[in-house]
Parts: sequence; structure tokens; C-alpha cells
Amino acid sequence: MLKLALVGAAGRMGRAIARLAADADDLEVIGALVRKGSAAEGEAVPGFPDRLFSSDINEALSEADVVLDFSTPASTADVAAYCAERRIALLVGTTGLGQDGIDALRARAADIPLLLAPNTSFGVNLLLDLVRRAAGSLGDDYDIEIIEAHHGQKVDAPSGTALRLGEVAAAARGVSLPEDGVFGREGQTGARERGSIGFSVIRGGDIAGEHTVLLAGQGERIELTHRASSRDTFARGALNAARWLRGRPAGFYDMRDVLGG
Ligand SMILES: NC(=O)C1=CN([C@@H]2O[C@H](COP(=O)(O)OP(=O)(O)OC[C@H]3O[C@@H](n4cnc5c(N)ncnc54)[C@H](OP(=O)(O)O)[C@@H]3O)[C@@H](O)[C@H]2O)C=CC1
Ligand SMILES: O=C(O)C1=N[C@H](C(=O)O)C[C@H](O)C1
Repeated sequence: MLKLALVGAAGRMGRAIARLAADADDLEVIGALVRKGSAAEGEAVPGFPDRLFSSDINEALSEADVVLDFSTPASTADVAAYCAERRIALLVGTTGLGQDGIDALRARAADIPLLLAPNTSFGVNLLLDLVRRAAGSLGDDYDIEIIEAHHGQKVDAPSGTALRLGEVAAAARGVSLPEDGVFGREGQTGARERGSIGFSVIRGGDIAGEHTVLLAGQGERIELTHRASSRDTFARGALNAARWLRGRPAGFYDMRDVLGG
């Protein structure tokens, strides 16, 4: 049995992961961390009636083989420190970390296997490869625009996936996302700068997650799109990544390592 502990356990992703883990014969959720003061504290974890949501980090995480974090950037930083000290493998799915947050996780990966994945679905990770290839081979006659759409409760923008798509496209083009990314347009913007990478963000309803990378040339355009119809897609991918992470040496991993890309 692979012993899992969830952080952000009472959230949308935490609950989806617990539900799918309960259907698997090789997985057990042994701990579920919630925010101090959370209304969910003391409730049973979906699919694991003997396990309760807890805000005590020791109670929730100390016995886990792998911790899965889908929470908030502040919580992720604390959990990564805890896991590094206790030598517990950690998968981080939380987005909106910023470069400093990502660098801090990279430092923790000196002590533990740590996998950072802004999107755990198989399809988005294939999309990253397709974008790498398309952006590299088409050259900057083809303008790159990234469009993402999510449910109205999402608190970060652009999505972690959109930023990762942008990084991959920028690297393939030999440009820098911090310098060449355009994160919103309004008013007298002037003409589009050649080589820039634009981002557009949609929020509404219950959209699980949609990402399009548009490569617009003269007289033609290519659109590479991934649409998740359910959060279970991310949860399933996270569970497969947790299986892969168990027993790995310390290091900073991503979904490419899991999927062998
Ligand atoms: N990698 C991937 O494939 C995916 C990543 N995500 C990312 O995962 C994250 C969570 O998404 P989602 O589940 O939709 O969001 P939710 O807001 O539903 O869940 C986040 C949970 O974290 C809880 N939380 C806040 N602080 C702490 C803390 N200190 N300790 C423990 N739990 C805490 C929140 O509790 P409370 O509400 O009480 O504050 C909430 O229940 C986001 O960053 C999102 O972008 C989402 C989907 C897929
Ligand atoms: O918040 C979400 O819901 C999602 N967040 C991730 C992101 O920011 O890329 C992944 C997925 O698209 C759903």
C-alpha cells in the first residue's frame, strides 16, 4: 500500500484525489491537512471514513510515503519545509507560486524527491511537447498567444499551466518569458511586438481547465488546445505521479520524468 497524505485536503482537488484513491487497491489516504479554523476539520475524508480532516501537520503528514499538495502558495512553502525535514516525498500541484516560491522548492529538493507539476493531466503534458516542437520549428513569423479558461473560483492568473506553456514556447524561440511575455492589453497598446508571447485569461462557471496555444502567421494559424472536462483528470494524473515518486532519490522532478518524455 502507498500511504498518501493530502494538503488542501478539503478543497476541490483534495476531495477529488481522495475519492479516486479510495477506488484504487494500492493506495490509502492516511492523513488530510486542512487550514487551521477550517469548517471541514474533524469531518471524514471522502472514501476513508476512519480518517478525519486535521489542521495538525504532524497528525496529517508524518506517516506518509508521499504528500500531495494542492493548496495555496503559503501553505505549500510550510509543507515543503516540513517534508524536507522529515524526508517525505512531496508532489506540489499548487500554482501561483511565483519564481521565488519555485526556487525555494528547488532548494528543498536537495533533501527529498519533489515533483512540481502545475498540471498533472497526461494531455497537457503532451501539449507541452507539441508546443515545444511547433514554436521551435515555425519561427517568429508566427505570433504566439496563450489563452486559458477556468472556473470562477480560481484565484491565480494566468494559470500555472499557461505560464508553463509560455516558458516552453519562449525557450523554443530563444526569448525570455519575464521580458517578452505580455500579460494583458488595454487602451492604446501600440502594435504587437515581434517575438512577444501574449496571455489571455477567461474566468467563469465551472470550467475545469482549458488551454490553447495559438500560432498566428500570415494567411494561416495553428491552434493547439487541451480541454479538461473534469477535475478527475488532474487527480488521476496526480495519483500516478505519486506512485512514480515513491522511493525516488532526492531531486527536482516534473511530469516529463513521470511520463518519460
Ligand atoms: N496541478 C494540477 O493539475 C492542478 C492544480 N491545481 C491547483 O491546486 C490548487 C488548489 O486548487 P483547488 O483544489 O481548486 O482549490 P481550493 O480552494 O478548492 O482548495 C485549496 C484548499 O487549500 C486549503 N488551505 C489553505 N491554506 C491551507 C493550509 N495552511 N493548510 C492546509 N490547507 C490549506 C483551503 O482551505 P480554505 O478553503 O479553508 O481556505 C482549500 O480547501 C490551486 O493552486 C490550483 O491552481 C488545481 C487543479 C489541477
Ligand atoms: O485551479 C484550477 O482549477 C487549475 N489549475 C491549474 C493551473 O493553474 O494550471 C491546472 C488546471 O488547469 C486547473
